Amino acid sequence: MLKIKQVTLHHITQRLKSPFYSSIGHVIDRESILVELTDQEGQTGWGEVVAFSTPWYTEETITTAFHLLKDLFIPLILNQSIAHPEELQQLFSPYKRNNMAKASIDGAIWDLYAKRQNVSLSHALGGKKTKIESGVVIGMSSIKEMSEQIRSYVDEGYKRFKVKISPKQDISIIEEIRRDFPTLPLMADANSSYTLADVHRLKELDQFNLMMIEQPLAADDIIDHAKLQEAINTPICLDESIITVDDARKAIELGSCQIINIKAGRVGGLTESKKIHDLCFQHKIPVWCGGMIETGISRAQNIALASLPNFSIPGDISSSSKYWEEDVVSPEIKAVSGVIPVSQKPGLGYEVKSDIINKNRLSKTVIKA
Ligand SMILES: O=C(O)CCC(=O)c1ccccc1C(=O)O
Ligand SMILES: [Mg+2]
Repeated sequence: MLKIKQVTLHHITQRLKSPFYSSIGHVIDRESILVELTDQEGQTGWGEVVAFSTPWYTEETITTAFHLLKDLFIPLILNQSIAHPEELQQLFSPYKRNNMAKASIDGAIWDLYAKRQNVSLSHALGGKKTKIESGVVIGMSSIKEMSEQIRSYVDEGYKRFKVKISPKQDISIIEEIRRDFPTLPLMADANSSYTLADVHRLKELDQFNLMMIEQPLAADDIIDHAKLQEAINTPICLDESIITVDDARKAIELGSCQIINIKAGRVGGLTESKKIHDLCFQHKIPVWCGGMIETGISRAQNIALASLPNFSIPGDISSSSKYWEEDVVSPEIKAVSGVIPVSQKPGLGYEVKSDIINKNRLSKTVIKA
């Protein structure tokens, strides 16, 4: 039985090595809240809020997450007897959504739980794989620059390549990339930048043999996604549309997608991620692990999650060095020839570097039971 006696919120900011652009928003300085839980024996668990500074990807922000954590979620868990991380869903149930704030505690409890059992997080989640395949995302820029980036990521050995598209920049860049890399495992993420009126444009993408198109239409529109999937051959993958396992059930039932991207932050944590994974497994819908330009803490969590069997497509889990000069975990996360080993050490399996956190910290808030 674990009991949380203290929670420390480390609010940090780190400049990305280079700015990241998508159709709906960009990131230059990445703010994060790192959540450190301490139990009755002084053991710690770590989680991360992956919300951004502004609500461009989902409605949450770092500031809304801080408020919910400090004023509601942390008081709810302090001194509670917790036998298993799955109990958190019941504890959080009086409060709607705010999944990224909830997921930061969920992740830290899973880490702590696994450490207390002396097993890896991968093992605690039921993961079997000992290594996972790594994909990479190329942000929006000029075609020339994107091609150069792809070239260097190909040399590094990444297994799946994702480019960001929008109606302003789609067919032209995909055509260009396909000219240079005819057999590259390539996909496109539209972050909801199209509507059903663009069906002809999206149908044109069928000729490029993309692995999938991610979230072409609005986050709340699984009906139009089903209509679009009827009209195009490229498999649709849903990201923003899938917030709960019930969303996944409806999307599968309607035929709105053939693949689902799972991000623990978006769905409220690892427990819900696992439920979505299991449902998709039953329905033969492959899943892969999405990314949020996150620190090594969520990256380590993502690696453990992606060790589950139905994560059969390489995720957006790239090396720490893609975004960071210095990551907050040691050793740094490193994909070698596109492969990352799954840590077998207890919990997340990485050391959290307090010197890097201190260096980048904006504030530290300690809440005691
Ligand atoms: O490399 C990464 O961490 C993720 C890249 C990415 O595509 C992304 C980054 C920020 C917000 C949303 C998304 C997305 O998957 O839509
Ligand atoms: Mg996406």
